[in-house]
Amino acid sequence: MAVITKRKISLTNQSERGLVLGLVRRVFAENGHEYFRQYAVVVFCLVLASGATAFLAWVMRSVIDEIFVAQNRAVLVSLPLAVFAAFVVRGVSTYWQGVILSRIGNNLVARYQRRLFRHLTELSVDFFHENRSTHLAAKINQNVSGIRDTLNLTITSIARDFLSLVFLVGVMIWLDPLLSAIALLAGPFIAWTMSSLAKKLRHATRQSIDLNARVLGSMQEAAQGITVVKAFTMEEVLRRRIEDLIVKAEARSNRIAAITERSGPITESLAGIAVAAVIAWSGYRAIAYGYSPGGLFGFITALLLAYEPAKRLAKLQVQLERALVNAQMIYEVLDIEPRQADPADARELAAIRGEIRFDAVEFGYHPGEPVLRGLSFTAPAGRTTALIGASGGGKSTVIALIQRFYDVEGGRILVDGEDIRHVTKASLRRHIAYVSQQPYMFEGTIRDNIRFGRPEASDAEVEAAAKMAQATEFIDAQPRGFDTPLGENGMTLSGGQRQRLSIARALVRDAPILLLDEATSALDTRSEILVQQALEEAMKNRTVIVVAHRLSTIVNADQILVVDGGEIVEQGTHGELLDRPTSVYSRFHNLQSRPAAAARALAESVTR
Ligand SMILES: Nc1ncnc2c1ncn2[C@@H]1O[C@H](COP(=O)(O)OP(=O)(O)OP(=O)(O)O)[C@@H](O)[C@H]1O
Repeated sequence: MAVITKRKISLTNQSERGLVLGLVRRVFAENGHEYFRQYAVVVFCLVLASGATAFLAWVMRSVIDEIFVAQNRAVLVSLPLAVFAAFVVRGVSTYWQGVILSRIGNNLVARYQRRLFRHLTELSVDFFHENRSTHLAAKINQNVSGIRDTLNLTITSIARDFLSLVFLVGVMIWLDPLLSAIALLAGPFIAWTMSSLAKKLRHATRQSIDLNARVLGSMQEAAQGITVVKAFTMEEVLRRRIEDLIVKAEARSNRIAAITERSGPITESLAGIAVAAVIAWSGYRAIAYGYSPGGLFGFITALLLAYEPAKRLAKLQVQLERALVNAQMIYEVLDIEPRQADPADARELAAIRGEIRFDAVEFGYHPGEPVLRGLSFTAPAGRTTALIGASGGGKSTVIALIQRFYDVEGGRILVDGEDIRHVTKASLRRHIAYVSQQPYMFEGTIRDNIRFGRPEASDAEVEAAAKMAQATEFIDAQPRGFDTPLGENGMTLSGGQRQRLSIARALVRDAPILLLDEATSALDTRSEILVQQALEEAMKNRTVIVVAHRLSTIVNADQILVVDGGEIVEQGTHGELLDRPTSVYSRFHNLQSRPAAAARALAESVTR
């Protein structure tokens, strides 16, 4: 069955703690070594900055005792200079640490974008049928930034804040071990509270990313389908639907903010208790035993300087949670294994004549719902085989299976006698040109879009293909000819023009097999004739399998297969099938003199 097989993400089977550690380890393991030197410089800068911060706390004791108490003029220049130097060191090292970390972060985003795009293009088509592309893109965008935050937050906080904290606590202990013990009592309580907040955040974060992706995706879809939106006056319906998502997304974001910010009052209160206890105890000591105010001032400076990094470290666990959800969602995509992967011993399909044979092919998209039921036929090399029949009969599925978008469940498909599962997908598809029912135009110029058929094709070859596809006339009429950029999906062109560009794309590929899903939409007579001429040119000397709707294509085909319910119910040439007066095809042929659209409709009804 064409069901996406997802490699179980081992991380999700682990305990909470294992999950978090596993993800962080994986992100670092996959990216850390690339940036080892830069990280080393960052850590060096952070050590300098933290050292300078601790020095400021340490020097305060001398400032008070030497300048204000002892009134020592000798240090009046050296101590302020030392303070100034500490600030400069802190400023410069923080600058470089920030710049290098941003560079690493941006490079990491680019690496994940590249990796994800590569992975997505390797995934099978069913993944894209089951996941809305617009939502997927929005989700990936949010999550890639999340990975960057995971690394940056962890490095900055662990290195800078943790180091600062270690230095400052060192200074505090050196100045007054007993006061330090009182001040540090709040630590374990803060850590425990943050950990329980972080767990609450995980679910809300996942929902928020999903909702935001749906909001962005829906906006993109509305823009893509704007003509349908306007024609059916769907603006209000869509607005209401998006409004609903926006309200939910806003509520989720508010909940996340409430949980994240809850860390503030909790740490503030606990830190407040610690500072109050320190003041009470040291005040009592100063009054009762006459302790020096310099020592206390230095201690309080260190304590207050330690407060900010301690607060950030405490909040880190909560913030990291969001970034970890991002990372997890990215890996959920990266861990999906491409279906129809080439077997290790897959061969390259060399030059072929182009004979295609279906041998008792069985296939279904979903379990228990067969679409093709033992389908067998041979499409001779260099000839045209037309597939006709009722809608939903399985014609497009035949075209998809030849390109190995899905694997057959029973039987086999042979190209020149070679089972297509035994050759690489890339080499198989190199021999195939495909014209889809709805021609897709990519971002770029007309020339770029034709050249997608064969990226190495010269300008002359692109122009020759356009000429054969009867497209030159309208291309020349465009403001910049072949170099005219196309709007969203080529919507600045007519349906017939897009079809001819898509035929030109197939022609420039110059492949021995042409798969053609003829458009069902009616074109005006001139366009119909032009597209027909383009197709005739494209079909010359190739093995063509065409899902045929145009009478002329069907009549001129070397072989006609009438497909219904996943089986071939009639097979033969136009003449042979007409000789059978009771055949479905004979009834269909009687409609030849009628307009093509009517014939198509009837062709479908008679095969039901
Ligand atoms: N990606 C898909 N996932 C699930 N089911 C699908 C998918 N594509 C097609 N089907 C189902 O498979 C059956 C055959 O579809 P197919 O597109 O091959 O028919 P068709 O003969 O080409 O029809 P039409 O002439 O209307 O294009 C239909 O019942 C359709 O609903």
